[in-house]
Amino acid sequence: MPLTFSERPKIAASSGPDGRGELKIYENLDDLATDFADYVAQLSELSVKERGVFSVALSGGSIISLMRKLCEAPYNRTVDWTKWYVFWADERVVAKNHADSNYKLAKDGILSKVPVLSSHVHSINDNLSAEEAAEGYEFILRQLVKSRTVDVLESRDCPKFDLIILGMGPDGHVASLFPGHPAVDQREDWVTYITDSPKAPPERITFTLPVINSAANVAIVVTGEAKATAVHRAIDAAPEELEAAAIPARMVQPTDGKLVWFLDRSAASKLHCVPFEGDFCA
Ligand SMILES: O=C1O[C@H](COP(=O)(O)O)[C@@H](O)[C@H](O)[C@H]1O
Repeated sequence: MPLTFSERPKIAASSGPDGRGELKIYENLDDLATDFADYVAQLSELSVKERGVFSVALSGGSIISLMRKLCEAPYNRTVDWTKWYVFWADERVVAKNHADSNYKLAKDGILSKVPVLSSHVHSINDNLSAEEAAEGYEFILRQLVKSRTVDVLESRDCPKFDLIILGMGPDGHVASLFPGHPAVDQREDWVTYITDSPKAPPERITFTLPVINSAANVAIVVTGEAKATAVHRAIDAAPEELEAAAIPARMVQPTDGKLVWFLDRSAASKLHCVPFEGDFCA
């Protein structure tokens, strides 16, 4: 009998400090990837049951290889891929076949291996400037919110994705919201652009924090020791002087949705709020 999501061994599973979401910490990348595939598959099933579709926004970087188990049995057969509508929480403004393209990364790593419909995959127009690409992407999103393919918040006009999957850089950036960049403070637009990303390539589009924080579910998936300090600064009780904008991941706090952090032992190694000594807790 395969273990279910909640039964699989973790080093620790707990809720973080107030507003910091749920923490799931794994001994190794394989356990993390297996549980993460379960988590995504379960949310997909729930959304398809409730709404008939599953709207999911991906990021680039390491999360794509950590989603690899979704392309394997049983998920390649059990997930209702034809109901998936795929977006990107951020994208680099490069050609779709460029090595830096988040679309290409997801296509090569996942989308070409499962039967997602190409008409349900919404990537940016790569023939436009960053500003035009952001406007065009927001326009597409507005159409899909109008048709309720992407749900909408009851309280205000803002998309409510079934799931947004974020990675985090060692500087604490999520999507393409970098520490201290004015894009972090953007509250009007759903999608904004930057032309001076501190991490190459410089031109990017990104969901804004209001969109990220309106999702029904947000997963932040982080691995490796190089990100341990950023994980600590994003999750642990903050010293008064720590400005939230200094660590954008700390500003991911879904209003009504659920935030889950998926961490490996190294990424979690500087957390103060999880007292684990290496014993498996479940
Ligand atoms: O540039 C980006 O970086 C972040 C983090 O990437 P990772 O490889 O360190 O996980 C990623 O989440 C974002 O989508 C991407 O554009």
